[in-house]
Amino acid sequence: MIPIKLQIQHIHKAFKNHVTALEDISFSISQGEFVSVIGPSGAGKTTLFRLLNGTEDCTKGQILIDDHPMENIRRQQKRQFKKNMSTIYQDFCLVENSSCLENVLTATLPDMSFFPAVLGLYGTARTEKALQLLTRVGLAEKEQEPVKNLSGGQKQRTAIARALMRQPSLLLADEPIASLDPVTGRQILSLLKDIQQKDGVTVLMNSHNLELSMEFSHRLIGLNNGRIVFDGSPDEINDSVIRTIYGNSSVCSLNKNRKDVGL
Ligand SMILES: Nc1ncnc2c1ncn2[C@@H]1O[C@H](COP(=O)(O)OP(=O)(O)OP(=O)(O)O)[C@@H](O)[C@H]1O
Repeated sequence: MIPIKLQIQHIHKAFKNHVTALEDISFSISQGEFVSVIGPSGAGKTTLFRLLNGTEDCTKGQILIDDHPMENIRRQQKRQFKKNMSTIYQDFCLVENSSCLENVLTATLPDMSFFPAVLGLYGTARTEKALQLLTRVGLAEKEQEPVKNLSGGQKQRTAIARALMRQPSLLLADEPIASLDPVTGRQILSLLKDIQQKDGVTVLMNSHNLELSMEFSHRLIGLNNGRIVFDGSPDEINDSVIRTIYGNSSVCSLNKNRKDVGL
C-alpha cells in the first residue's frame, strides 16, 4: 500500500439543470483516518463521492493527490491513483451469477494483459491472494458460491474483498450499510474498522446512519445543502450540531435525532 494525501480545495459542483450540489468544499484526509460524510438527503454526499472516484468532474476547485492536481496527473499516475483507491457501494455492484472468488478476481482485470483477461486466466498468485482475502472477510467457505445465493452482508463482504484485491490506500464506502439490517451493518463497519486499523487503509464513508458513523469514525464531515457545516470528532457532536447538519424541523435532541435519521 502506498500512502496518499488527499486534499479537496474549494470544490463546487453544478449540474446542467443548474442545481448546485456542492459549494466551496474544502478538507484534507491523512492516511489511515476513518472519516464519515453525513447529512440529510440531497446534501451532496453522493456527488462528493462521485467527484472523488472520478465519475464526475468538479465545476470549480481542485482535488489534490499528494499535492498534485488530479486532472494534471499524467495518465500512468492517474491509473496508479485509481489503483490506490477502491469503492464499495450500497448495492454491492457484484456479478450475481459468478462465484465470490470470480468476483474478487475481477478487480485485477485492469492490471492483466488482453488474452489472460479475456480468458479469465488469473494465475495462481492472484487466485491465492483472492482466497486469502475471502478468508479475511469471513467467507472462506463461500469461495465457489454464486453471489446470488449470498445474504446482503455476505455480498458486501465479497465487495470488500474485491476492493482490497488491489491493495488500496483509500477505500470509498458509499452508503455501505444502507441495504443491510442493523446487526449486519454493524458487522460490516467492524470489518472496515479492522481493515483501517490493521492495514492503515483510509476509509471515507458516506452514511445516513449517524449513530454508527459516530461509533466507528475518527472524524465526521457534516454536509447541508452542499456546504460543509461541521468537521470534527464524534465527541463534538451535540444537539446543536445535529440541528445545523440535519435542520431544525427534524430534530429536538440527540437521541430523538438518532431515530429521525433512521437509527
Ligand atoms: N446528475 C444530476 N443531475 C442533476 N442534479 C443532480 C444530479 N445528481 C445529484 N443532483 C442533485 O444534487 C443535489 C445533491 O444530490 P446528492 O445525490 O449528492 O445528495 P445526497 O446527500 O447523496 O442525497 P441522498 O442521501 O438522498 O443520497 C440534489 O439536489 C440532487 O437532486
